[in-house]
Amino acid sequence: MSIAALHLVSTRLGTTLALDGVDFSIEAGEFVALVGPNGAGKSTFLKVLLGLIEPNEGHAELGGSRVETIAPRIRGRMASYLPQSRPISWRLDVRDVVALGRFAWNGAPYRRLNEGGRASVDSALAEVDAAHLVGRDMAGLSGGEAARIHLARLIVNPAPLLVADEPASALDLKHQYEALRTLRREADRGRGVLAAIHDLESARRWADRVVVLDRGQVRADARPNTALSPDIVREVFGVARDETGHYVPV
Ligand SMILES: Nc1ncnc2c1ncn2[C@@H]1O[C@H](COP(=O)(O)OP(=O)(O)OP(=O)(O)O)[C@@H](O)[C@H]1O
Repeated sequence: MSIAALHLVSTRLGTTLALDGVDFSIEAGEFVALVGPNGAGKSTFLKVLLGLIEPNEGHAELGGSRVETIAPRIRGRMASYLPQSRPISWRLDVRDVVALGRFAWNGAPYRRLNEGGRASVDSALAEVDAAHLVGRDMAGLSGGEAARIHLARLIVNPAPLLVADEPASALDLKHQYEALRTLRREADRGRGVLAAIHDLESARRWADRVVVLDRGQVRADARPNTALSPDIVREVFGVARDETGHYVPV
């Protein structure tokens, strides 16, 4: 059974048809990369799936139930979400930011978690190479350090589905690799992972399946090498590989 799905979803935002007849589902243990040019509808896709935007047509499901019928706290236990925009504008220790990922389960800051809760926060911080940032104020971190704390916040939630909007943005090459490897590992442990990713080669390398969105429509939904064929990449992204293997505009 799918752990999340969109059924013929269309969504209008202002004058834009951000999603246009989208069908999608994801299974436990699958890592699905969602790719598409700027404005293709990726963030909208993720938000509709999580019930954060109500579609004009069609519906979203989590765990087989229509998402709008699921109480927010229960939704928070069914899916963990890393949004594209992650403002934290108050003083907060990095452990408390990560503990927010367990809010739907524990509803408490780090110091009020039980031993198991604290251990899971600390192990998520270690997983993203951020154990050395414990005790730091979130507001004082670099962009890439903060991005890793948010990734820890995503994975510390034991929900069966992880939804990440550009999890590798702001990260240096080593940490990009490690962030995607972390998501791969979570899928291998049995969670569903859905991540909007700009880097096509990362999508190809780490995902089981790639969904290509183009102006709100699913252009491809297949194994990475099929979904990211040279023809599709050229038509959707307007790029092709040059003789050195780099993507260049066509
Ligand atoms: N609140 C809004 N009001 C009007 N239009 C919106 C709104 N939010 C998004 N849009 C439009 O909907 C389309 C899809 O936006 P969305 O953020 O889903 O794209 P995206 O694929 O995530 O883009 P990016 O790669 O740039 O993050 C875009 O054309 C965008 O301008």
